[in-house]
Amino acid sequence: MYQLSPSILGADFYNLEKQIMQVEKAGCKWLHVDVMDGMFVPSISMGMPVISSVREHTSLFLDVHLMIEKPERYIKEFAKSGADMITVHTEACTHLDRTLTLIHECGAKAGVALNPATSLDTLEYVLDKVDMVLLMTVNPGFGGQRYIPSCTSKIRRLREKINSLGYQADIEVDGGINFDTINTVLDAGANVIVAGSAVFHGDITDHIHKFQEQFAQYNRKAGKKS
Ligand SMILES: O=C(CO)[C@@H](O)[C@H](O)COP(=O)(O)O
Ligand SMILES: [Fe+2]
Repeated sequence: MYQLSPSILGADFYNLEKQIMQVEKAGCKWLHVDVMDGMFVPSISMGMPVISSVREHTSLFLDVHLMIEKPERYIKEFAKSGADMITVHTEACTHLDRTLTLIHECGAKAGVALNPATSLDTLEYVLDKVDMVLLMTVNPGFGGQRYIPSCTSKIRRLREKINSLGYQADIEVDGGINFDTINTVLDAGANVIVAGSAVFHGDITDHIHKFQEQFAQYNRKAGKKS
């Protein structure tokens, strides 16, 4: 099942309400929220207050990407604020297994994110307990960067691994996904697509519909109904 997860980091924060409503109306089910602490990544973005405000007004699945050091300190608060999926970076967690368990205990789905230079081997002992793996396809910290081509083989290898083990984990890709790179990541096996600039810069509805058309094509190819 393909999902588009529009990243509000690319949105116009002055018009956030209007833009989230457009995302919902265009048929999206997910919304990606980038949390940055100025330590794990150079930039600072948003946190719990934004998530709770958005939660009050939307039923979109809130896909929260924590780019923060020692995320275990804040899991309960993010779950309480309304996150549906909480994704932590393996590079930021000393006790990754414990953090994933904590996310599940808080009632959220658990994701693990990997920077472009981080090996898939770091997933070896947690893959059975993650709902999603987020493969960064740019170095995290900013929207509007270019897709790093070496990530394509990484997506493919992860898809093969998940399939061969019979796991159900989603593969989300994040960074530089637009209409030039979407086919590459879908071909490689990603099924959750984050897009910030490619959704929010320009005509939001039109951009979302274009992504959905791509998903429909891939569903047709796979002989499934979109
Ligand atoms: O996590 C991040 C950046 O660190 C992303 O979610 C960006 O928000 C994606 O933006 P685009 O590359 O699609 O503009
Ligand atoms: Fe993100």
